[in-house]
Amino acid sequence: MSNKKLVTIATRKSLLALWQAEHIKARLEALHPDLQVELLPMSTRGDVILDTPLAKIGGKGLFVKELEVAMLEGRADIAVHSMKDLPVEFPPGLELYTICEREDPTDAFVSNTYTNLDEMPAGAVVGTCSLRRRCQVAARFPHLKIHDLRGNVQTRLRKLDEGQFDAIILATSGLVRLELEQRIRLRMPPEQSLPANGQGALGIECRSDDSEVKALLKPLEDTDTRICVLAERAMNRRLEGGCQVPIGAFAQLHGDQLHLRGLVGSPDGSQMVEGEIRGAAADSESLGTQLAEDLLARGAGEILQAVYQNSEA
Ligand SMILES: NCc1[nH]cc(CCC(=O)O)c1CC(=O)O
Repeated sequence: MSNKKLVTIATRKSLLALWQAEHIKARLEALHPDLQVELLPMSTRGDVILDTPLAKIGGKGLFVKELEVAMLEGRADIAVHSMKDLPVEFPPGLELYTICEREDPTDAFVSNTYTNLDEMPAGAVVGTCSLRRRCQVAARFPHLKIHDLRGNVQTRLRKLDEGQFDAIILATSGLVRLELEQRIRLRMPPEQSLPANGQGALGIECRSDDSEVKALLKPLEDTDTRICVLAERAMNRRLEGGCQVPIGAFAQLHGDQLHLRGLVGSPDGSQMVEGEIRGAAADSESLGTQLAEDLLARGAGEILQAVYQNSEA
């Protein structure tokens, strides 16, 4: 009989989600020898609806609701999330307690033919399901075609290999975690593809009143990542952006100075508002809000309004 303390992680069943949950399980068990961590794999609505562009099924919390119910009902204690998929608000009783060290935040260019978007000829087809990636490719490479690409990382790579696309764009971090790094032709610089808020970072959600679990999670916290991700999320929140929006937000720390870049665009690339701000890391959230206000003053609100109206149709 073992009387180890048990912590249960609610997780989606995709390979990436399972990898992320296993990763946190391994880190927690290494930190706390008396702890046993189990996974509770679950399906979410976002995993079930596979054939509709995500923007059309109204993405807020699409991949997290079932996990949150499991925590509230006590069937699980924590959930491990990709920060970029997380809604801004949490249900009463739950909170985002830990933000872990960020993996490479860039987007990855993946192709069996080309090494870079610059090389692709007119009419070549790029696959992505993200409005943010679509808008940036369309604005910077107007001669390329962009087609929707959904599914988990393995499905997307299979569709590329079957020849449905000449290139696809995925998060670098997801490919690295799944040991698919060799598929990456280029880690795209932020000037070419500004990442989504939170991209590459994992967050851990738990019950607000669970001080025992919080004590176990505490050593997983990464302060620098938190500062950057909070700036990015504050920008998104001020823009009232959900998780499926043509918004890029990317912060970097240089000592105690934060550099935050932001972008809002129309999915067809015809309009794009870009901006940046620098300031003290201690003011990260306020820098995010200020940059959002700068973008709004330059037309970002009208662009987003048009996107939301289209996705309700
Ligand atoms: N939108 C899906 C999603 N959510 C999180 C990741 C992995 C990257 C991360 O940890 O931010 C991905 C895959 C992708 O965008 O290619």
